Amino acid sequence: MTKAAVFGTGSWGTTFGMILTGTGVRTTLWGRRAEVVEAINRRHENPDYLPGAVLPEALRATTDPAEALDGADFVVLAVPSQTLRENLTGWKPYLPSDALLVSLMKGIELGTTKRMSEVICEVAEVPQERVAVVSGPNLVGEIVRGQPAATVVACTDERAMERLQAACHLPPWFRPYTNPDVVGVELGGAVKNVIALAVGVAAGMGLGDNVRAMLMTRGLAEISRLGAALGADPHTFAGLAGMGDLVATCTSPLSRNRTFGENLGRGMTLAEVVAATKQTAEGVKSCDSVLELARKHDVEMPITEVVVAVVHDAMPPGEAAVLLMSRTPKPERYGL
Ligand SMILES: NC(=O)c1ccc[n+]([C@@H]2O[C@H](COP(=O)([O-])OP(=O)(O)OC[C@H]3O[C@@H](n4cnc5c(N)ncnc54)[C@H](O)[C@@H]3O)[C@@H](O)[C@H]2O)c1
Ligand SMILES: O=P(O)(O)OC[C@H](O)CO
Repeated sequence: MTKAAVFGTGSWGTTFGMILTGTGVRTTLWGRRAEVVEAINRRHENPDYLPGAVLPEALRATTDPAEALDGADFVVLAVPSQTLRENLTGWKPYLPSDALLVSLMKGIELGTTKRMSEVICEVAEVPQERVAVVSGPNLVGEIVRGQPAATVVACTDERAMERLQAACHLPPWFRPYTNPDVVGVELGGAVKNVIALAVGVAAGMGLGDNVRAMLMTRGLAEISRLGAALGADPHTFAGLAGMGDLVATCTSPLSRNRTFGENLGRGMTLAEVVAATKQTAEGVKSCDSVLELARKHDVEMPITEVVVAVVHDAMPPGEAAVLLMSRTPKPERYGL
């Protein structure tokens, strides 16, 4: 029987564990809080992250990483991007030597500007083909209510990619596609969070659909430019992990990143918004590392720049809007 260990009993880790359990994969969640682990094992619920959801009885949880990892074929990582390096360093001694390491995370590491699959390769000391990424329009608030969703599984090892695709294909609920472009799939997921912050700020300011369309379209241009500089396949950004996730995150009130931006746009301070945000909004930290990555590769990302200024340097949203609209006019062509 195929076995999986899922690290993180937050909203996506738990929900992805439900999907794996549904396809017959024997799945153990690792959680750092004993009370969450107990709620999953005894009452089959995770009220802090998935209130009202009934978890399958076969989905087990533990606080012991060695127990979760024992015999695992898939090691699925769903912790905040900025804590992954420290977490994985602690779990490394127990990692099965032939397991596929799977990232569900959508962030870029601060300081190193590394994608999560790069951090995994470095910390676990495994080659790229042992690491897969799952990313797409996957708002947990919908999936956990049983609504259908599609995603993208990316890995440079075709057989491993297809094994993971089969392990999380659960019709009619969850439909994974494959794409060998790990860089593009990962960038699409991380950078759309930054664009969702911008769209949220605009919504909080009371701006309308033209502005939302402008930010999403020019945001996709920023994602594509950065992707091209990093060697991604440009077609990836027209797919689920690119435009698909951008649409879902920028338009849904369920998005934590969009909501975070909306609260800033309404005039709340950063400290107030952080205090009101109970779950991980990856773009808040990753906007800095995305901008640093762009500068390293000489890629222009004006929306990302103003997101960093509004989120971290207290630039008034109105000033950010004027800055963006006053840029030198230019042609709109692919890659510009
Ligand atoms: N929720 C979604 O809709 C969704 C969908 C797709 C991808 N993702 C991505 O999945 C990743 C996880 O997000 P989530 O929504 O599950 O977040 P979450 O906030 O719901 O859960 C985060 C989990 O990480 C744990 N955690 C927090 N700090 C930790 C630390 N220092 N060490 C170890 N564990 C720690 C928390 O206890 C919790 O179990 C993010 O990168 C996110 O962008 C989320
Ligand atoms: O709630 P968000 O903003 O973290 O978005 C969740 C997922 O990434 C959407 O695909």
